[in-house]
Amino acid sequence: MRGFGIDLGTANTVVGTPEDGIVLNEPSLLMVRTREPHKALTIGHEASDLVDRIPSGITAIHPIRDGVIVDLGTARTFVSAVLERAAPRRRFGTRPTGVVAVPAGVTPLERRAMLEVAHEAGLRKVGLVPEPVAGALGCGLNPLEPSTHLVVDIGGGTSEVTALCYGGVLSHRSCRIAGNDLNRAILRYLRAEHELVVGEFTAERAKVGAPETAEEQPLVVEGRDAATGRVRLVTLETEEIMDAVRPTMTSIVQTLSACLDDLPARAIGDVMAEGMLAIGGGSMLRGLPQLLEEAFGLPVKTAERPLTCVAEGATACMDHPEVVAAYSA
Ligand SMILES: Nc1ncnc2c1ncn2[C@@H]1O[C@H](COP(=O)(O)OP(=O)(O)OP(=O)(O)O)[C@@H](O)[C@H]1O
Repeated sequence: MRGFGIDLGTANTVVGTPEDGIVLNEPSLLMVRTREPHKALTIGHEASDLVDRIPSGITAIHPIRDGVIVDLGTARTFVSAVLERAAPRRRFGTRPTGVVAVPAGVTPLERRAMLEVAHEAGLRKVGLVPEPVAGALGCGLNPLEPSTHLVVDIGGGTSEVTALCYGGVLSHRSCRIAGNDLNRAILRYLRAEHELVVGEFTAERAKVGAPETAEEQPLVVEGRDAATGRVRLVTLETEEIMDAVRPTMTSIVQTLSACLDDLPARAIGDVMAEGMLAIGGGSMLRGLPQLLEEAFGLPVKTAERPLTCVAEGATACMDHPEVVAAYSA
């Protein structure tokens, strides 16, 4: 095995290898014993299954916040456990290489933290590539050609839009409002309109599970009555969920659309012809492509695999080191 392409996200971590494609796609969550914070008990789906029923003495940690590392120790523990799970029978003595995707707006300090963690977790020769570049590559676009690609990425903790051309960034905007904030908006809505108290996990299930058509079963959410504390069920219409998240979605899209102000006219011509590419789990939210089209005045194409295209692109970078070199300058 040569190495890994890694997308360490606020909500999900996705890992690929050139030989096997995507080998891990799990929530970015780490469970540790409170007394031994740097020893992983479990990660990913198994850790998220424990949420809302975590026994005392065990702590849940989100090792990535808003797309970047906040604590070196826990991030190292998490990445080591991720690599172990991604390739459990790795031969010792052959340290794999890695290409890690990072937000386009990452600071030099955040880049150094990511490199340090990746090296300490057992990778040698680590390259960093901006997420929109990896996402574009993962969707079959060429980020080195002399034509502009506009990529919008709505993740769990960050939303970004980046215009790429010929190995460089023409324009970029980001905000730290994304999928997690949409969950919180649903949570507040349920409390205000239905007097129902739910956790973020339930709010996320309502967001992701909103029926697409009137023929589908309506969505039923379970929570506690705000007054009595008793368990209660509420049937939610899709329109209600859309109403709950619309103000947050609108504010994300408006912040990002300012990216067009910095684009030269010819670059706008390119993106008018090609359309903008929407990636990240948030791009699957109903109504988002229409909102983006209205705010940017451009056609929008949602990636075929919005949740994994960044890791696919980071993996592809192992065969295209010229992409990493161009965009790390
Ligand atoms: N079908 C769906 N509809 C709406 N939102 C969705 C859907 N599926 C996943 N999401 C949301 O996508 C977000 C996760 O997306 P993604 O995995 O791209 O983010 P991330 O890379 O972990 O985060 P970041 O890029 O901010 O670090 C979560 O907020 C999740 O609720």
